[in-house]
Amino acid sequence: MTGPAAKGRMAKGLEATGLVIDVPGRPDGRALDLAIEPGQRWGVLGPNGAGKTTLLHTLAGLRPPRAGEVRLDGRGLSHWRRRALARRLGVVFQERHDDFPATVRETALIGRHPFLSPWRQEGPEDHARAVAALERLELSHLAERELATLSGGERQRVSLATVLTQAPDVWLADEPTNHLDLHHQVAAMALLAEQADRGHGVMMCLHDLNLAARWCSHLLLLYPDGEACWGEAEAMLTVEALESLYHQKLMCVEVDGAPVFVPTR
Ligand SMILES: Nc1ncnc2c1ncn2[C@@H]1O[C@H](COP(=O)(O)OP(=O)(O)OP(=O)(O)O)[C@@H](O)[C@H]1O
Repeated sequence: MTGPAAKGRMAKGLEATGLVIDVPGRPDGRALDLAIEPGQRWGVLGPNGAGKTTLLHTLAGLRPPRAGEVRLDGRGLSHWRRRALARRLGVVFQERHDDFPATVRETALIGRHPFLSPWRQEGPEDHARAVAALERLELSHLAERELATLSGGERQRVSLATVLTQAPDVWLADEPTNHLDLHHQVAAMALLAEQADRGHGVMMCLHDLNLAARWCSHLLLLYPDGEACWGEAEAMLTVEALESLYHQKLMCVEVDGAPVFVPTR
């Protein structure tokens, strides 16, 4: 059930080799050997506290691993300059309440900061990218609103719009559908799928098995004790594996060619 990173050819995308994430007080468990290749849509599934956010932050170079290495295009993250990395990796954070006072438009423009030199202001192209991203996330009408006045779902869409404005090669999205209504959940997943179709790598932490089943090409199952398994989504989506992951009985039916998992009592 494993899908080790492809070896023996030019590395592309984001690759974890022998990676053990540093969850305080937890045994190492199983080291991760996987690659988020261009065009792939990875989902990370696991119960609360399993380490999904820790993994995403480790893959983004925001926290050090306990062991192993993360490489982008074959080069270890520690050998990248922070700014160069920020141009290539985009992180949709789970929830942030540490915002500076800023409008929605100004926040989206933050996505361009890794591309600007300290003495250069955003130019017409940066503004055009932000405008297009806000439009894509159906936020144009809120462009001049203060971020602090937005609803949870609106803020989540601003986070996605900011990374879309950045246009990174690899998207690391922590619960990208958090707070979103059904229409916007589907729109967010369609956006991430579109990014993958354009040759970007995508990894997203999800709590919704059915979104994972419908939209992910690959899945990583993270267990609270540090154990893990990963591979193509179809192979990972078995009732047995998911029941043992969540300690929850499940029923599976097929709708429109995709499995749908329903919790039972
Ligand atoms: N600074 C810290 N000190 C102690 N424990 C920590 C620290 N940071 C994270 N943890 C613990 O590490 C574990 C993994 O946290 P993480 O946020 O990665 O889980 P998660 O799988 O994303 O959970 P959720 O589904 O609830 O978002 C949790 O048990 C958390 O309490």
